[in-house]
Amino acid sequence: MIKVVVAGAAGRMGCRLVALVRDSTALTLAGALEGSGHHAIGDDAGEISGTGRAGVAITSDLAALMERGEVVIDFSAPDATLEHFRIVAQHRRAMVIGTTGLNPSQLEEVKGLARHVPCVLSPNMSVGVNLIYKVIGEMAKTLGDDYDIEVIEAHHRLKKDAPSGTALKIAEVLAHAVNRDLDQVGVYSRKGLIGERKKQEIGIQTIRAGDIVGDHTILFGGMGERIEVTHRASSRDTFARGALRAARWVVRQPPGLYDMMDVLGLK
Ligand SMILES: NC(=O)C1=CN([C@@H]2O[C@H](COP(=O)(O)OP(=O)(O)OC[C@H]3O[C@@H](n4cnc5c(N)ncnc54)[C@H](OP(=O)(O)O)[C@@H]3O)[C@@H](O)[C@H]2O)C=CC1
Ligand SMILES: O=C(O)C1=N[C@H](C(=O)O)C[C@H](O)C1
Repeated sequence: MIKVVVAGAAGRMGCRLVALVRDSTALTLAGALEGSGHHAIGDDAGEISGTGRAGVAITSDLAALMERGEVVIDFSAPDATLEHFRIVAQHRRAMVIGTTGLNPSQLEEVKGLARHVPCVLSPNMSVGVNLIYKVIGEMAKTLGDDYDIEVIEAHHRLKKDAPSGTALKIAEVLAHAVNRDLDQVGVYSRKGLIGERKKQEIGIQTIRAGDIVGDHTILFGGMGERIEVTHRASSRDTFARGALRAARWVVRQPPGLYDMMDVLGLK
């Protein structure tokens, strides 16, 4: 059994990760982490996840958990994730990062730490979204400059980062496919007398409402037709199952930075 530590264990994703690790025949829950001062510190991780007593108390001391954990699955917040990854790297364990909203210098640090230990970093661990990355590049290349590209994402009202990590990744895949620099052509929402749309623009639009788990649409708009590719997550378990799959995979890999397409064999 692979010994898993869940970081952000009392959060929306953390609770589902704890629940699914407990259901797994390949993984076992070795630890559960929250930030110091969190109201759930000392509580049982299973009770917090709604799945009954697990015998694993939520703690804020990751270094102590590293004695028994082989892989940390982290869906918390950018600063916390970096702090956790430094400890994981010191102890030569493996890491799965689902947290989004990391800034460029945090991403650089993740790359550096992954030179010492294996790490899967992915803004979306669902099979569906990773398959979409594969097909939209081809679509954009084939449709060419006559089709305007817009990415629309919708999430629940409690989400903190925008646009979603997935929308940014989708926009990067599209920009790469059509040889554009996203820093130059990305347009993040519109307002005012902005003039006609430029051909090269890649629009990235954000919606926040209610309890939407996570929707992403790629819209190719032409004259007389449009094509829309949409992924809708209806349960966080799709992300959690992907993260568990990544944990089983990453413990067998040499040091390096990987993503979900590596895990799923889609490259
Ligand atoms: N890659 C993917 O497939 C997916 C990625 N995500 C991403 O995962 C992240 C978490 O999402 P979600 O579960 O909805 O968010 P939540 O806010 O529900 O959960 C995050 C948890 O992490 C906790 N946390 C904050 N700081 C620390 C720390 N220092 N140590 C340990 N835990 C800490 C938070 O505590 P507190 O409440 O006190 O802040 C909270 O309990 C987001 O970045 C989100 O975008 C989400 C779904 C899928
Ligand atoms: O915060 C969320 O909930 C989600 N975040 C991820 C992102 O930012 O891309 C993925 C998913 O859609 C849910």
